[in-house]
Amino acid sequence: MSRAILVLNAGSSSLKFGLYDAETQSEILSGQAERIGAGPRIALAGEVQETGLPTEAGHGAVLAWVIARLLAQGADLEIAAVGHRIVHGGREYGAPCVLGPEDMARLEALVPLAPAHQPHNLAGVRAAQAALPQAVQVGCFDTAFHRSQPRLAQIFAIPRELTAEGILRYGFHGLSYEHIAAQLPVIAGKNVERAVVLHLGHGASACALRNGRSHATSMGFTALDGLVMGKRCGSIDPGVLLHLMREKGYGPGTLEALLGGQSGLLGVSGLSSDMRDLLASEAPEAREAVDLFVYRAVGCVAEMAAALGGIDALVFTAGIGEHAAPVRQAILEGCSWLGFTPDAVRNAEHGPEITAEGSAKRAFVIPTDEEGVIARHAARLLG
Ligand SMILES: Nc1ncnc2c1ncn2[C@@H]1O[C@H](COP(=O)(O)OP(=O)(O)O)[C@@H](O)[C@H]1O
Ligand SMILES: CC(=O)OP(=O)(O)O
Ligand SMILES: [Mg+2]
Repeated sequence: MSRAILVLNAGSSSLKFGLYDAETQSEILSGQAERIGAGPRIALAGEVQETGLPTEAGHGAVLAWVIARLLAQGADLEIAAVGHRIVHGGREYGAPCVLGPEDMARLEALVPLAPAHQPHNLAGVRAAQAALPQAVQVGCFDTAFHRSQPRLAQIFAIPRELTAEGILRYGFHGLSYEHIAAQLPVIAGKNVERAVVLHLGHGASACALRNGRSHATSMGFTALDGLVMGKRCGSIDPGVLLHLMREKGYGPGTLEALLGGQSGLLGVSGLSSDMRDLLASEAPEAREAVDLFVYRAVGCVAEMAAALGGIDALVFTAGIGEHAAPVRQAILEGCSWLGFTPDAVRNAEHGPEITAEGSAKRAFVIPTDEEGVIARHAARLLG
């Protein structure tokens, strides 16, 4: 019986999963569930499945369906390890590790810092433990990749005692950035020292990479900070929160629902959190939401380039970054002053290189692969 690794990557509205060969880490099967909580759609090897799940099926029901299906599919495999994406690793988890019972309690304590992700990540660990009690459970943390940043990039301008308590800029999407850092030299050549990566998915962030290591990032203490996202506001004046608390009596729950679930592309457009819907819409509100998304992304590229003291390459990845050519075109046009000249044809074909011949700076589309990164870490820890 050959050994395999099962990988679970639970996002805010999606669950990506796969089975990998434990020896070679080559992919055996992969799939994803989208629109969880709003009529989940599960695809396996690119084919949409007849699941029988009700429209209101949440992460738990989708997870149970996926695990049962993968176990059936991998009946002739020995699943030796399950690799999990864990969004928040706090200060303690600076590298992937085998998860024991005491880790679960520590990671549970971080739920308030990643309420849209961490509960689903930990539910995945528990479900996998129950279904595969003999398998090693490996946690891979979104935050770990950013621990290489200089201290100034990690602290807020708040009293030192609070910083010492761990109120820091942790950063997220680290598994995605780890993959891009490994791929970039292969695609762009070895002379790219300073790169800015835009991970534009349902959640969105930017990362400044210096020689493949994280130097700065746009997300902070939580995944609410930084860019405009599907349903999240990104950076906002904290005075707005104080105003809403004082003048409208908003409490933490109401604020969390507003800033994390009703804002971003959804809030500005009043139509949808999905970039596909907004690009297809004629409504001026949809246009404005896309324009704001682009405006803030351009500003963030400049901020990341400043942290690096210059920029050699710009990379687009994740759902929007990989597929939305008009969004990339607008961001590159906004970055023309930094030396980027987009090539509309290359961009429409999704690259990999999307800048014109002779452009002073080069831009690329590189598909992310968080699941592949998790599979490799799990295989290494399995030994
Ligand atoms: N063809 C496309 N054009 C524009 N946007 C797209 C396209 N395909 C996917 N997206 C966007 O990508 C988002 C999902 O990105 P993804 O990286 O898979 O997110 P997550 O992992 O956070 O769930 C969707 O919300 C949608 O807005
Ligand atoms: C951290 C985060 O925002 O993740 P996702 O993009 O998967 O929602
Ligand atoms: Mg994601």
